[in-house]
Amino acid sequence: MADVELVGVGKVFGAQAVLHAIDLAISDGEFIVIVGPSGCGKSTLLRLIAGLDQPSAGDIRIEGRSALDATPAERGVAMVFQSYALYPHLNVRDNMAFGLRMAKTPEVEVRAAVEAAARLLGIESLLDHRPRALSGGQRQRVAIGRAIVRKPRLFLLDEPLSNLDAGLRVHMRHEFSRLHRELATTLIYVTHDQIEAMTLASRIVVLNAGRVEQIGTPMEIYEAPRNLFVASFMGSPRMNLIAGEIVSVGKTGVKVGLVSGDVVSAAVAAGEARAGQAVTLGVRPEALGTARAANTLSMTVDVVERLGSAHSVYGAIKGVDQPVCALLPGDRPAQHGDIIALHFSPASAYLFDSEGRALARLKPVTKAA
Ligand SMILES: Nc1ncnc2c1ncn2[C@@H]1O[C@H](COP(=O)(O)OP(=O)(O)OP(=O)(O)O)[C@@H](O)[C@H]1O
Repeated sequence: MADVELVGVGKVFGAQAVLHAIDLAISDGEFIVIVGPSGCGKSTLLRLIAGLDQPSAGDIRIEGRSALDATPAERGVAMVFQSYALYPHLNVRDNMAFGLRMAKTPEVEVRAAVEAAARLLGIESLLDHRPRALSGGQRQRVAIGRAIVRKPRLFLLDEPLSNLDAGLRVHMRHEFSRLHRELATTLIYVTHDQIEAMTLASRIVVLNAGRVEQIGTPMEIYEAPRNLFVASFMGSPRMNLIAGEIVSVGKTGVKVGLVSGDVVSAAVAAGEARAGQAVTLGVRPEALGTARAANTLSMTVDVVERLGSAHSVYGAIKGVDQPVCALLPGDRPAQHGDIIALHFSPASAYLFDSEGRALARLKPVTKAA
């Protein structure tokens, strides 16, 4: 177990600055998930923490001491890669034992550690198999087992589930939650899958173009995104965005005139907004419903996707370039060509200024209609 602190960490490859002054304090035992679009620097950040690469600026502290001069082994980190990187000619037992044997650990201890890890991961029956005889999920477990036996203080995982099919990903997500609970170790996990981030993290770090956009618990990131990037990156389907202008500012919120011609209310703090200000309204698909609420938008339905328990209904709203999405319950809530009224409460509306910064919302945020 370890706490980790990044102070002004930067990384430059040739002329390209990939990470810019990253500050991040991770407490002992946290499950940190780093999310962001492809190429934003997630893997680079993880490699710097692991000690596989050196930062161009700043410091990385593990348990209060700079780790810049320490090797990965001295840092007490174990890293699991997307590719698993198992030795094909060794069986599962020897793959898992490899690191300990390299460290000249007595063979009795190696056996005990491998067997305990195999039990924890439910792969005892596979110990004599070669990697090629295993499924993707089983290989992933072996790769994790190989890291666990070394009892790392810090566990680093780089997109560990991206090679697995959808069902196995869900199963392995649950396994990671359980492992984190049982190992009680600090875990830093990189993914571009925001469902993994929402379900696994104690805190999420949203990275964009080498900069931290926001750090917070999954619900903080979902309920109070700091800016348009975070708001539209986190949430599936994505938040709907509609341009508008503030018409009036009152004690209980503001009124916004939208490009569609509709006027809607948003529970945004009065001090934040002024009449005439250009804003972007954000409403999540799950906040749009057919039950009457204070705000209404009129949508011409284009595509309806069945999800089983609900439907994603995509359609056009006058003046809005992007299709708007509503998550609607029911057997068949609409079909192509229908014009439907979508309602949402002022409390579920977000507003962003022309720089993309979120305007503070009135507290408490009530549940969406
Ligand atoms: N060793 C390297 N030399 C030069 N450029 C590099 C090196 N490693 C990474 N980069 C560049 O740094 C940027 C960030 O890469 P990184 O792999 O950290 O992104 P990522 O967020 O993990 O992306 P993905 O989700 O696609 O894996 C990319 O533009 C990449 O081309």
